[in-house]
Amino acid sequence: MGDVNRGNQGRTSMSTPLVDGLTVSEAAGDDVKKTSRDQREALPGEPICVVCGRYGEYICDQTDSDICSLECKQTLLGRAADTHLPVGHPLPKRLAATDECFYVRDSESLPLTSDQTELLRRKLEIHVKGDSVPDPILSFSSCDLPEKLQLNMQTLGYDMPTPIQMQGIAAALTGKSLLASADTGSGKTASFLVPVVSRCVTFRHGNLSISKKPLAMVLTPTRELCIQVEEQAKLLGKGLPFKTALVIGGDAMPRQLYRIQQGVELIVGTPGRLIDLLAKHDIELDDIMILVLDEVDCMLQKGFRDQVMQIFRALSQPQVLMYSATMSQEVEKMASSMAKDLIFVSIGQPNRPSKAVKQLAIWVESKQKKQKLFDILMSKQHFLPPSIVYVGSRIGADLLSNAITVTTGLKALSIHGEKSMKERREIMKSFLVGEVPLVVATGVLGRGVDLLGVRQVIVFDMPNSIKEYVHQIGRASRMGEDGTSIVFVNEENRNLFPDLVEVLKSSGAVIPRELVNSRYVKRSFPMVKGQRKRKYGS
Ligand SMILES: Nc1ncnc2c1ncn2[C@@H]1O[C@H](COP(=O)(O)OP(=O)(O)OP(=O)(O)O)[C@@H](O)[C@H]1O
Repeated sequence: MGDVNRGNQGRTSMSTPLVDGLTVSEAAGDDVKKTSRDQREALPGEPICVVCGRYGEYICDQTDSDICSLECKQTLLGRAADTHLPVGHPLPKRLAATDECFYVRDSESLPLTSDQTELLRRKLEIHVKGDSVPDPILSFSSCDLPEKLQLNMQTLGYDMPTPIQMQGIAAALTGKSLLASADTGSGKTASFLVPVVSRCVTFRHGNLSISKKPLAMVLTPTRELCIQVEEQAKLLGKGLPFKTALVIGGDAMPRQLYRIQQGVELIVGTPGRLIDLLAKHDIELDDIMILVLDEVDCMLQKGFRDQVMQIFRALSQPQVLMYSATMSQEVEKMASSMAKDLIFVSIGQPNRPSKAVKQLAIWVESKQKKQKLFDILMSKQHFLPPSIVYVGSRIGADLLSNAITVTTGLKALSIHGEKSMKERREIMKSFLVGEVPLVVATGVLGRGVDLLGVRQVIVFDMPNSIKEYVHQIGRASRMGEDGTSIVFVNEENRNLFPDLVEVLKSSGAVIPRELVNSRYVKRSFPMVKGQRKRKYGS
C-alpha cells in the first residue's frame, strides 16, 4: 500500500487509486474524508490541503502533497496530469480558503441574494461604489470565461478567486471602467488580465475579419513590471487567439514593431517607449477596447501623467481598468475624469501594508547604516535570503552591493535604471533561481514585481513617500504568505514620521523610542492630569 505516517502529525498516505465510487484506502481507514466539505479548517501550524486550504490530514502518495480528502486528491491528480508549466515557472501556489461559506464548488454557484452579497462583501472587506455594481463571483467557472482560459488558470494554480478577483473580474467583465485597490500581492494582475484575455478572445471569435489590430493595452511604470505582466498574459492566453507585444525601452524597437504588425491582441508597455513607437510608426489603435493602468497612482503622477494622457487621448474611449495597492483622492478624481460611470472597488483599507509582512523599524544614524546592514546580513538569525535591499540612488545601489560582497562575502548584485535591459534580465534571473541571495535595488523593483520566494525586504534608504514604502515591503509577501521587513530610519526621514508611525501602529509593529518621542510625531497618548502640555509640530 505504501502507507506513510508523517511524524507525530498522525497523518496517513492516501494511496488507493480514485475511481468512481471512491474506493477508500485501508490505511486511511473507513473514516477517511471523502470531500473537502467533510474536512475541518486547519489550525495554525497544521499542514493545509494544497487544493482547498483545509486541514491537510493526508499525504498524497503520488505527489507527496498535503491533501484533506479523496475529492481533493482527485482534483490534484487531474491537475498534475494536464499541468505543462514552462520550465522555471514556479509550481502552483497554495491558497488558503478563508471562509468556508464563500468558496463554493461550481455546481453550487447559484446567484446570491442581496443579503448574502452584502454579508460576503462585509466579511471579505470588499467595498464598492458606483452604479449597478455586479455581485462578486464565487468561482472562476461562474462567469463564462473561455474554457481554455479556465484551464490555463488551473494550470497556474488559480483554484479560487481572491477577493479583488471576485469583485474586480465581475466588474471588468461588464465592460465598465474600474478603479480598484487591494493589498500588495493579492492577485490584482490576474484581476485585470483575466477579463482582458476573455474579452479579447470573445471579440476575435465574434469578428472573423483579417485585421489583427491590438485590442487591449496595459501600461505600467517599469520595464520589469511590464515583462512580468506580459509573461503572465502569455500563460493565461496560451492556446487561445491571444498574442502579446512587449514595448519597453532598452529592447530593440524594430522587433517590437514587427510583432505588432504581425497582429497582436495585447500591448504591454511603459508610456515613454510606447509614445516613441507611436510617434515614429503608424500603429492603428482604433480597436483598443481596454486600457489598463497598473500602479495607477504612480501612472497618474507628474512624470507619467502627461504621457499616459497622450496615449489615452489617442484611443477611442476604451474601458479603463485602474489598479494599485495605494490610492489618493487626487487619483480618484483624475480617474473619474477619464471614465464615465466608474466603479470603485477597494479591498480592506487602502494604503496599508499587507498584514502578512512583519515590520521592524530600527533607528540608525546615517553613518551607521552600512555597518548595521552588514551585522544583519552576517547574522544567521536575522538574514533570511533571498532578500532585497532598497536604496535611494543608482550609484548608492552599485556602491552598496560591492561593499556587501567585500565585507560579508555574500554575492550581491545591484539593479537600477542605468543598467542595460540585458543586464537587468540576467540579474533578475540569477536572483529568482537562487544563484544570488541578495539584490540591492532602486525603485525599479519597488512596485508590482512578483518576486516569488522573497520573504525579506530591507529598506536601507526610506523612499520619498509612505506609499512607496508600502509597495517596497509588499515584495516580502505574495498571496498572504509570511514575510518580514526591516526599515532604517533616522531624523533625515522626519517628513515621513507621522505616516510611518501610523503604518507601524496599524500593523501592530513596535515603534522605536526615538520615533515615539520625536517632536515631528503627534502623540496620541492621553495626557496625565497635571502633566504639562507639550507643543508638537515643527
Ligand atoms: N487566485 C489565485 N490563486 C492562487 N495564486 C494566485 C491567484 N491569483 C494570483 N495568484 C498569484 O499570487 C501572486 C501575487 O499576485 P500579483 O502579483 O498579481 O499581486 P498584486 O496584487 O498585483 O501585487 P502588487 O501590488 O505587489 O503588484 C502571483 O504569484 C500570482 O501568480
